[in-house]
Amino acid sequence: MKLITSSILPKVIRKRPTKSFKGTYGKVALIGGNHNFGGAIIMSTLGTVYAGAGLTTTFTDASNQSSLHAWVPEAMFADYQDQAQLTQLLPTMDVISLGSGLGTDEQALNLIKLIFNLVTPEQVLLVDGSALTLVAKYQLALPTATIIVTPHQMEWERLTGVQLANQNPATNQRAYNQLLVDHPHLIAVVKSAQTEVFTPTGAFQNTTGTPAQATGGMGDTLAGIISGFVAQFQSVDDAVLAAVYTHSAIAAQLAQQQYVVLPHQISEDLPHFMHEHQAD
Ligand SMILES: NC(=O)C1=CN([C@@H]2O[C@H](COP(=O)(O)OP(=O)(O)OC[C@H]3O[C@@H](n4cnc5c(N)ncnc54)[C@H](OP(=O)(O)O)[C@@H]3O)[C@@H](O)[C@H]2O)[C@@H](O)CC1
Ligand SMILES: Nc1ncnc2c1ncn2[C@@H]1O[C@H](COP(=O)(O)OP(=O)(O)O)[C@@H](O)[C@H]1O
Ligand SMILES: [Mg+2]
Repeated sequence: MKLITSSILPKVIRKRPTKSFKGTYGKVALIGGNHNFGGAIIMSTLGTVYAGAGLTTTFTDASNQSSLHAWVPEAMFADYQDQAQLTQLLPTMDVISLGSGLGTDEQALNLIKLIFNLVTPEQVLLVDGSALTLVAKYQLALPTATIIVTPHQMEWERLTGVQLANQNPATNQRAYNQLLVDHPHLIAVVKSAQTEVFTPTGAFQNTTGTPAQATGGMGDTLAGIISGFVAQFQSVDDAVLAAVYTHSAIAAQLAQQQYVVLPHQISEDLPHFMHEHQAD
């Protein structure tokens, strides 16, 4: 397994060309946040916007609109129950992130099915949180697209059947290979204290991070950062690796002076961290 180190950053985070505009940096849809888990999709949105995505639209429960805009007015809001709007807007997106804080009720299941039908092969679909739990429970077929799954260890167990106690680089690689049979363009970010990333071209282990990260919303934030990186940067595989590294590296820096690192603090530090690590 190769290690994910700071050497991934200059490969991915490049100086912005002078002649560019918001459209240059990608359009992202984030879909999730039910009435109870609005915080999850707000944290994802912070990750995407602060990572530098050009245009971000958050599809969530209507009750989350004012909190979303209090945290991040840069994002657009859409009601995830408005099927006509979803059907109209989704084809315009480069990256779609689905599931952070979505919940697992029937409404969530129907939304996932609708979105899987709308996604096109040119798009990148990130599947996180509740959407992973529902995909596993109902054995939903993932659409043809570039797929990124971001399970924590229990979600990985649900998805692959590999029990948590038996998860290690070798068993995870075998389970990933099985997923690849049906989805040749799938990347798996298997999150833990030492997150592993499986891509069609290699397996990687993160080298940074801290237990100060072990708090709700940390994965929702990662889903947002990955979406923001993939929307802007060339290679999807490298963008995912750089996002995983960046998320933990910022946390480790903050943890030098903090007992716990709050997810939104990582997002707020992204513009500064990316400025420090951008390459020509
Ligand atoms: N502020 C918000 O809005 C927030 C909203 N959120 C949203 O909530 C939704 C549900 O996501 P979820 O992760 O909280 O619940 P679920 O998928 O049932 O997994 C938990 C079960 O798995 C077990 N477990 C064992 N190992 C584990 C591991 N390494 N990592 C994690 N869990 C592990 C664990 O064991 P236990 O802790 O009980 O010992 C428990 O039995 C999802 O959409 C998410 O986005 C959250 O992000 C929080 C902030
Ligand atoms: N002890 C730890 N060391 C490093 N990273 C951790 C640790 N515990 C959790 N994390 C990170 O926090 C995130 C947790 O993801 P997840 O459980 O999906 O969070 P949530 O759904 O609450 O947002 C992952 O990125 C994981 O790698
Ligand atoms: Mg999660």
